[in-house]
Amino acid sequence: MSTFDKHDLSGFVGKHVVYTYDNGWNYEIYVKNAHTLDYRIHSGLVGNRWVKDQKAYIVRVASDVYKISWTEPTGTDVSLIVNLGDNVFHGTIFFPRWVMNNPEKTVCFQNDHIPLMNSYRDAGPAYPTEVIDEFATITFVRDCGADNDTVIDCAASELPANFPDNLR
Ligand SMILES: C=Cc1ccc(O)cc1
Repeated sequence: MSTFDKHDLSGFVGKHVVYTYDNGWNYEIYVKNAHTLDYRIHSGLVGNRWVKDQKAYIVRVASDVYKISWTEPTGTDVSLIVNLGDNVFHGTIFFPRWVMNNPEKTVCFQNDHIPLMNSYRDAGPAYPTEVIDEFATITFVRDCGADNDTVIDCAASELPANFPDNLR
């Protein structure tokens, strides 16, 4: 019998989290609702890519710890652990080989290019998968409420230079 309600995502839905992986990659997610996230990539292999309304499995695994998992139109698979109690984040990204070979093909507002991403996925090559397994440090968290389309609504390159300080 658990000491927390694993079906209660109210402490997570609406959270806007900015974090930097130990490899230097800077990312941002917005937990839009119990089964959807938006995200924006600031830097790294696919810096400047951004995505809205990605369907995901979102679960609570401890009082302040959540896990988000999904598979993308590109064939990239992702699983994230967000520990809000300790400001610890861990991400595992499973990149198909074609993304490693040509990351620039995925750098876009993906929602405008879903059939193209699916065609890249289907053309491959998928293998060997590149697994990126990294801790990250959470640098910014705020609550934006559910289903807020203003949280992530442009590419990272279009943000003010002082982001996310402009939100504090
Ligand atoms: C490939 C997408 C992706 C989104 C967020 C994150 O932390 C890692 C990967």
